[in-house]
Amino acid sequence: MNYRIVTLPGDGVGPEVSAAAVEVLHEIGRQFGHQFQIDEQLIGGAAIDATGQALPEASLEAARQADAVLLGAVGGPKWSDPQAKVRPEQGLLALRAALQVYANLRPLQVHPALAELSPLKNERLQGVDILFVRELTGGTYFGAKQRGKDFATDECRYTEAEIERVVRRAFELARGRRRHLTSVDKANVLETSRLWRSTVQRLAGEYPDVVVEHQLVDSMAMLLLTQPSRYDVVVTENLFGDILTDEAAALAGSLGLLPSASLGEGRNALYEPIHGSAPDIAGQGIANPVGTILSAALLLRHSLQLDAEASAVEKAVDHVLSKGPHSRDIGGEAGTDEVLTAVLKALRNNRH
Ligand SMILES: NC(=O)C1=CN([C@@H]2O[C@H](COP(=O)(O)OP(=O)(O)OC[C@H]3O[C@@H](n4cnc5c(N)ncnc54)[C@H](O)[C@@H]3O)[C@@H](O)[C@H]2O)C=CC1
Ligand SMILES: CC(C)CC(=O)C(=O)O
Ligand SMILES: [Mg+2]
Repeated sequence: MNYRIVTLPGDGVGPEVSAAAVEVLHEIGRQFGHQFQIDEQLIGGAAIDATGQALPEASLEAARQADAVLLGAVGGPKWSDPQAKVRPEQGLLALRAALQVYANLRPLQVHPALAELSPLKNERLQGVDILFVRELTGGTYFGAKQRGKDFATDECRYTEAEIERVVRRAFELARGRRRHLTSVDKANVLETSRLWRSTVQRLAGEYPDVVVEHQLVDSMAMLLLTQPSRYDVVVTENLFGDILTDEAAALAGSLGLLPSASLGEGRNALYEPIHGSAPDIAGQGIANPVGTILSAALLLRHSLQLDAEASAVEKAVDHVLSKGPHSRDIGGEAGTDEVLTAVLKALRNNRH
């Protein structure tokens, strides 16, 4: 089959890790007889420099037409002036909103070979297997913003329909897993969280086979570190999900390991690692490409329905995490290219 993939490399390490993921897609194409036609488009700071806009119309149009979209990361000090009129992150938010990819799936497992990298004791990491479902197109990131002379506001707004669609996804996903759903909110303080909680409670009646638990976000931040293996599917709003998943990445050993799939209705989807543009290591060829390569695996599975191909990528990554080489963020010395080469080799050795 022929597939058209739009890549949005973006800024910092974004181009480095997305180039690695594209190589993996081409290797999968060779092995399984597919053609992946790559259409690289601008987003973020790179797009601002070239066009003045963080998400040029051409990039959005290409993303809409593509079979799937793979993004690197956006942002960096060059575009971070608080007075800046246009910011790279606006491009990513605009893309998520335009595609209405409201359910951001962030799976987290702890690879046994990396357990010692975690700040937690090894025994606490046994059996950790969490699927975060982060609401991605509502809440504080998209609310009205106001800046006065000596004040600023960011509105947090959710409609019941916005909550319902993402919570339903989370219930459905829990049904395919261990049938346990933790909903995270701040219902003791926030009105949006009270609407969130009552919506979850109403929907729970339709999913009697799923055990539902509610946690306040502050205690959830603690519980993720003290009892991480207790959680199966965790659903939460945009801002809480952003913060909790970076925290949870520490359990796995590095932010550079975690992939994500952002899903909307129908074909609308976007795949990206959960990390940012990592300006502190950009341009050095040392970024960990695993989070982006695993995002490409999610792309194969969710957008192209290529399950065997996705599993082949995951198996190859698993092999490299077991045997090395490891990039620096996970205690090794390998550069991005060495990790990529090892993943490609593992793919070839596991031919289907
Ligand atoms: N989806 C996106 O495009 C995101 C963009 N950002 C943007 O990225 C820029 C930098 O933000 P930070 O707070 O520094 O977060 P970050 O996620 O870029 O980096 C945090 C830490 O993790 C490390 N790290 C991240 N990815 C890595 C990888 N693949 N391999 C090895 N180490 C890795 C970095 O070196 C850094 O020490 C900001 O402009 C921010 O707005 C932040 C998060 C998400
Ligand atoms: C808009 C992004 C920079 C937010 C973020 O950190 C993320 O999506 O993980
Ligand atoms: Mg984040």
